[in-house]
Amino acid sequence: MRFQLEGARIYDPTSSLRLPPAGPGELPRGNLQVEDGRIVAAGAELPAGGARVLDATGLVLAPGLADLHVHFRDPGEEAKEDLVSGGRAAVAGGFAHVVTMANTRPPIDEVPRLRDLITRSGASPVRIHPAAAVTRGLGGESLTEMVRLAEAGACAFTDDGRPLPDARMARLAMRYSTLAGRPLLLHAEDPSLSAGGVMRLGLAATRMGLKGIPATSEEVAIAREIALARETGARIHLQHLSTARAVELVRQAKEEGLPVTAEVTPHHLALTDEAVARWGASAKMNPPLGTAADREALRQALAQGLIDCIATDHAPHSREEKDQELDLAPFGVVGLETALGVVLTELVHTGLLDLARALHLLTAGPAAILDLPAGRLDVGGPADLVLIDPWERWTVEPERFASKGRHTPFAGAVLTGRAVATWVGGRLQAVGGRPVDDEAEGWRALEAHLAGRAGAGDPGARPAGETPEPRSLWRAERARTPA
Ligand SMILES: NC(=O)N[C@@H](CC(=O)O)C(=O)O
Ligand SMILES: [Zn+2]
Ligand SMILES: [Zn+2]
Repeated sequence: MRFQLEGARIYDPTSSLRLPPAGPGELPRGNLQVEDGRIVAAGAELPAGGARVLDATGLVLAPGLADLHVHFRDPGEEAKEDLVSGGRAAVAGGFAHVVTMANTRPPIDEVPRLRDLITRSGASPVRIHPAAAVTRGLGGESLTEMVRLAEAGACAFTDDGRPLPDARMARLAMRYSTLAGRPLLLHAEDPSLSAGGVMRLGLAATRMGLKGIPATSEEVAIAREIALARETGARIHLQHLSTARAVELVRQAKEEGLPVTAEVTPHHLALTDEAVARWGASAKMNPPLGTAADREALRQALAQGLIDCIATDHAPHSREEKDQELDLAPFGVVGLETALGVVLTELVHTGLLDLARALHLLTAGPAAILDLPAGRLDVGGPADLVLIDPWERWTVEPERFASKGRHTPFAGAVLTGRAVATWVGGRLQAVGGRPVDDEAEGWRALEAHLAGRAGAGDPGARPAGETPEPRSLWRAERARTPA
């Protein structure tokens, strides 16, 4: 199959395609041709030469998105999610790469389990990069064989779902992960402070009569991990940051030059603890949603380039479990199918981030942290692509999710911006936010979708009367570095 995407604005993080900028600092417009799963040519003027042509004017073409933090529950809890359903949710959301957490049942703590997971990942529509556990059985007592797990293909180590139990074990894990040459992904929580808590300790929790988790649970843990990283020199990545002071700790660590990176989730960027009163267990996750001041600090840190990537922490649970009372329901919400829409709606259309910066945080940013083969467009490289309509308005309907998980605090939200199509290795895997089962049918759906917007132009695709286009939307600004 040979096809050519024409007229899209192209986000090319490494400028490998050498497209001339459209205007000063703007995302360039161009054509991109794909054959046999690879990008074969790109240019401002590129003859189709018999390739199947798609008019993508008014849309944005980017490397397929990469998510460093998903829970696919496979093996062991496939009724919640499995490699295929999770992969379908990922491609529907525009993702071509995901890093799966190791807190499955059993956990990914031995080489044969990791090998089995890698073999079975071939059946998933998304590219799966498994992380392996730090401690056996996630028990926090003895380390896994990290060097052998890395050799067998673990891209990182994490006991996510639980923090490492004490500083001694965290320090040892840092020494061995350094030997193994792969970073640690750290869930920062102090259980002596968080135990029994349901949501963030504060006014909202008091009003609801629920036991709170103090912000210090995360802050104490992050301070510990940074101190140990300083001592050991280990590469650490801090997962799901949720408090303003955690952001300050990361800022200091980076100013010191420590090899520390951090992620933030769309829900922590969009919501506050007030959402729990409205959404109940659909807004219950770990770490819990914080205050408006926390949310603002996370947003500013993103805008300043302090936080390295946006990751979903897609954490599906069964309906029965999540429908229990708030204090019994498990922590975790799904996020793969809403992440791009929430980021565009909350962060780009509000003018906080320009589009290129937001896409960096979902592509090249995460790819660099784990050195994933993602987040770039190269002639000769794999055609892992997402075509985005930054102005498509759509309503979040969890019953239509490809994920088996249904719980999200964004249910019913009207979002602006969505993945129109996702290709993984040149294969069309999703159209219009839905996975593709039959590729020929998918192509027909995509052509119909694009024909429906024909003449929409660029950037007139914005519906008349909508919020004015932020001046920065098409700007291709380089990632800002913290002041
Ligand atoms: N985020 C969550 O609330 N839950 C995650 C675990 C985790 O990411 O810590 C899960 O596995 O369900
Ligand atoms: Zn976690
Ligand atoms: Zn997680």
